[in-house]
Amino acid sequence: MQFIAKNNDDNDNTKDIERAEDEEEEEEEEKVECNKDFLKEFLNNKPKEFIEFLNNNDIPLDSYNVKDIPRFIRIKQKEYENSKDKNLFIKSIEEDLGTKLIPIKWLPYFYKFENSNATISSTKSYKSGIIYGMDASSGAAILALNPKPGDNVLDICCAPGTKLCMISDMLGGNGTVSGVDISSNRLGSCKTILKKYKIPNVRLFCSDGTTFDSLAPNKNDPIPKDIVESRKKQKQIKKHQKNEESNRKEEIEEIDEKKEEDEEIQLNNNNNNNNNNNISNNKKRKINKRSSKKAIFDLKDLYFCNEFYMRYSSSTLYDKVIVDAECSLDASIRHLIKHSKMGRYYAPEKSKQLTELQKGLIDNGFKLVKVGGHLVYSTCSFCKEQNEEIVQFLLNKYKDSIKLIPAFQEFEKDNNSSNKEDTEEECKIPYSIGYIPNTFRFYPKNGTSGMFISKFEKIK
Ligand SMILES: C[S@@+](CC[C@H](N)C(=O)[O-])C[C@H]1O[C@@H](n2cnc3c(N)ncnc32)[C@H](O)[C@@H]1O
Repeated sequence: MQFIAKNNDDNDNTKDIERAEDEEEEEEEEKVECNKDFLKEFLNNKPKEFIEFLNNNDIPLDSYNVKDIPRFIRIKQKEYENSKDKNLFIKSIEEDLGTKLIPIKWLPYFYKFENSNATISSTKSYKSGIIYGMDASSGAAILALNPKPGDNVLDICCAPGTKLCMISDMLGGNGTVSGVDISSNRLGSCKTILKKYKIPNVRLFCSDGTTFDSLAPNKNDPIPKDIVESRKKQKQIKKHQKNEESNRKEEIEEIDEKKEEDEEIQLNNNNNNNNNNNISNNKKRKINKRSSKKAIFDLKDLYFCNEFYMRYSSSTLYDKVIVDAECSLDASIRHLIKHSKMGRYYAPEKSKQLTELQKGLIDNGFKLVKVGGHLVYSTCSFCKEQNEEIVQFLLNKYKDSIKLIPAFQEFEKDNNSSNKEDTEEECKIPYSIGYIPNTFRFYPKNGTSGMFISKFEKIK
C-alpha cells in the first residue's frame, strides 16, 4: 500500500493541475458531443445488442428515455453560506456559466443547468473552487451516507474524487476523510481536485480496497513518542536518499544531453540544411521528457492533512464507509453511448471478474465500519448481479450483524416541512425501488444519471 504523503515545502503542481484540467475539458467536450440528435437517434433506433443487454439484465426498456443529458453543479457549502446576498451570488455564477441554474430541491447546494451545453471548466467559479460538476445521482449516494461533523469517513474507490469533496464539505471541517483507490493516475486527479477546493484533512491511499486495513485517525489517541522519533529519522533518511538520487539523475541526464549535443554538432557539420529541424525536434523531445517526469514525480508526494494525528491510524473503525464500486458503467448514458460507438456492451464473460471484485470491496468496507456505523454501496450500473445480488451476498454473509436500511428516510421527512413554495414533485427524491426492498435505483428517465444505491447498518 502506498500512502500519498505531502511534502511540507509546497510542491509545484502546475503540470498536474494543467493535466487534470485538460482531462476535465476533454470530458466536457465529450458531454457536448453527446448531443440531442445523436441521443435521439440512439434511443429511437436502439441497437439490437443494446436491447439484448437490457433484456438479459431485467433493465426496463424505457430507463434511458430522455430528451437531453442533464448537467449539474454543486456549490461549495461554505461559499454559499458565507455569501451575503444568496440571490446575487447565484446570479453571478449563472452569468459566469452562461446558463440559468435550477435548484434541486431534494439535494442541497445542487443546481441543474437550464442550458446543458454550457461548459464548466473555463469559468471563474470553477477555477476558483466555488463550484464543481457532479451529477445529482452521485450527490444522492452521499446524501444516503449522510456524513455529519465529527465523523470518520472512508471512501473506497474514491477517484477522481467529487464524492470525497462533498463528504468533506458536509463534515464542515470537523471530522476526517480517508480515500482509497487502486489507480495512482486517477488519484492524481483526486489530489488536484482536493487541492483546488482547499479540502482539509483528507488522507489518500493508493491501495487495493479489498484488502485495505488502515483504520481511522483519532484525535484523542496519543501518538507514541517513539513513532514520532522514528518518523523524523525516516524523513531525514528519505530526504538524504532523495537528494542523492536526484543528483545521480541529473548527472546521468547531463551526460545524455552532452552526448546528444555532440551528436547534433556532428550532424550539424554533416548536413547544414537539415540541422535546424533536428535541433528543435531534439529540444522539444527533451522538454517533453522532463515535464512528463515532473508530472509523475508530483503524484507520489501529496496528502491533504493539516493535522499531524491524521497521519496515523488508530484502532478506531470508521463511522461511515462508502464503496462506490468499479462497475460496468452502463447506467450512465454518456458511457453507454461511448461504449456503443465501439460496439461494446457489458459482456457476460467479464461479469464474474467484476462481481468478485465488488464482493471483495463491499465485504472489506463492511469490516471497516464500526458497530452502529453505516455503509453505502453504490454503482453506475443497472445489472442486478452488480447490485442487488452483491447486497444479498453481504446480507447472507453477516446475517445477524447487518441490516439493510432505508437510505433516504430522514430527508424525505425533512422535505415535508420545507419551503411552502416548493411543489411536492420538486422535493421528491427521484428514485425507484430496486429488485429487493430498501435498494434504490436512479433512472435517467427521472432526470439524473443512472445509479444504484443501498445502505447498511452494522448492528453487532
Ligand atoms: C466508479 S469509480 C469511483 C468514482 C468516485 N467514487 C468518484 O465519485 O469520483 C471506480 C473507481 O474504483 C477504482 N478501483 C478499481 N478497483 C479497485 C480496487 N481493487 N481497490 C480500490 N479501488 C479500485 C478505480 O480506479 C476507479 O477510480
